[in-house]
Amino acid sequence: SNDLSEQAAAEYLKKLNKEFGEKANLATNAEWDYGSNITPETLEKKLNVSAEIAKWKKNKWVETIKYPWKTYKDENIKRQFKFATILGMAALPEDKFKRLDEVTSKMESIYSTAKICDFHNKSNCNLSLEPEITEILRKSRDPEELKHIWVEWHKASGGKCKKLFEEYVQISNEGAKLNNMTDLAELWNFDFESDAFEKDILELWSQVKPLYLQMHAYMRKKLWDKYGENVLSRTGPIPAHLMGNMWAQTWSNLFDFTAPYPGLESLDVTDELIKQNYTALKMFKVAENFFTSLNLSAMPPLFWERSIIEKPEGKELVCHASAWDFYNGEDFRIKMCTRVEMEDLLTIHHEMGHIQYFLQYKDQPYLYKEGANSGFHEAVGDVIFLSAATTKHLQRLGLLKGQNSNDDKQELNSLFQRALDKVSFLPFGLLMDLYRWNIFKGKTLPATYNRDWWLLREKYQGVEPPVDRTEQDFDPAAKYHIVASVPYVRYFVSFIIQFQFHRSLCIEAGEFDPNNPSSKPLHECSIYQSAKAGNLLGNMLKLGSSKPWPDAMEVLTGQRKMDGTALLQFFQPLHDWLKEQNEKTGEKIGWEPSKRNFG
Ligand SMILES: C=C(C[SeH])C(=O)N1CCC[C@H]1C(=O)O
Ligand SMILES: [Zn+2]
Repeated sequence: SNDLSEQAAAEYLKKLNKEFGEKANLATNAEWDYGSNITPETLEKKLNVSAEIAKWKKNKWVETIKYPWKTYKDENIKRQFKFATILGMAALPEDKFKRLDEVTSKMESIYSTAKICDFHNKSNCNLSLEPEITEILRKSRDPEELKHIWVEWHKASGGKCKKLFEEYVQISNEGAKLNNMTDLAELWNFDFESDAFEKDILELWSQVKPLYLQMHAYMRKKLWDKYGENVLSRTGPIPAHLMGNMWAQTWSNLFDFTAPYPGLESLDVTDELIKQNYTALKMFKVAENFFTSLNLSAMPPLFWERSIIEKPEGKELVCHASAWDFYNGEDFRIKMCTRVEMEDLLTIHHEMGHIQYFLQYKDQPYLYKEGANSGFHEAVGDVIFLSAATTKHLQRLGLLKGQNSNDDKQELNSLFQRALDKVSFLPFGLLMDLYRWNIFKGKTLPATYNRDWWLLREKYQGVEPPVDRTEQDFDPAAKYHIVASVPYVRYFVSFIIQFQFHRSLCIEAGEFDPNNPSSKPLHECSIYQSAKAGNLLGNMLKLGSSKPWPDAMEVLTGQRKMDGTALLQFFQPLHDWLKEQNEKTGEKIGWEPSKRNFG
């Protein structure tokens, strides 16, 4: 119709949201069928469905932009048009769209099906990232074995994706320009609705960097004590293969020999989970119980019927954990190759946080079925786990006996364990997209893809490769989000704001009082069974992306800005202890330049 009035536009949006939801359901089903069973047939189906829908979107877009939406009065209508007029990669010509989809799918399947040979048994070359390689990195304390696993994985995954990645950058930057964006970085950061976003992010990093440097110096000393000068220098960057994680992004697997008080009952409850015959399902039920204790939603029937929570036999699938909204108000799933370990108990809470957000905003129009920004979506489950991982709650679950009730020491160990999860992650969460933004902006070119990666890893994370690198290597693509084209600064944002959310929910639950110095410290707070806290969180989640994220944050915390202060307050006792400890041992804070060749 040629009636472009605000009333007509409102009607148009109702229809558009309904149609978008139906198409999104089709696309999600095709993506699920491929992600849970990687075959040429499921790939073909996925590529065809997504090409069809891209064509449909483009035709819709031509109609949508006819409406003079910027002149309308209603903020809600204007906001929905603002989202509906961003076409994304569907703006590309059909053949380029299809090629981009092929290239990204090919990189994701190389990553998801990559196998390497075992260090001890050279004839066993069937080790996948999950569970085999992840398990070895978690448990092995043999630097030679760790080096082998690191080098082989980076060859089998990243090394095979360099050409594909160059093509991916080329086409997707073209797609961004067709959206009137300068480059893909601008399109990726669109949902943060801020023209100072990169500056704000670097400001947050400068707030928390001193704490990271103390953790880094302390961990390097512990690694040096254990492995000696031949494996790592006491004053240089830390070799990346020693951290218990393929990307050195979280260090919780090193708890046993790095905790401030190693002799106490271990807070890594993995052994207890196994002893108590926990299954993946039981871990999921424990996580669900935390959400329902807050008067939030239980997982719906289809969740339990259709989720994949253990790695199936006899087929290839994308094991990287993910949460799925099928946009029909009843079908929500997690796909995860769960291992019975504490690390996966965190990931289960993380993924279930996504599902909870889907459930809370399921009555919003399609265009608002998103997080307030993508960092909010990554924070929900982690906020819950900050409570679930307290000694108080682990004891309540019977996973901690609390034998040696030397509380102060045990509480410091607990805070240290949280820092191994959270503080260690901060520079990695930042550099993953600093690296890609530079590529999309043309500041990093293919000739120095690998060198520039390691320069950032050294500068922000203080890690170095265990062996020299060349430009035949392409180490960034050894990380899922790089090959699957998933933006990453959302996790850095999440690791900052989740402490703002946790602090506000603890106050709401009466578990923390910032004005009462004798109140329990923030890191000992658990909001378990607080319907008050749950209602406050639910009120924010229900908004979806219907309001700019500062409004959503204000609903929950009374603040309108991301702010590292809550994280620093949470870790204050540990920060003080680390400074004292590093002074005692005369640690150098920071690191000398790496002696490795970066490519
Ligand atoms: C668990 C997920 C799926 Se949204 C994930 O990718 N995360 C969660 C924390 C950081 C990041 C990673 O694994 O690198
Ligand atoms: Zn997530």
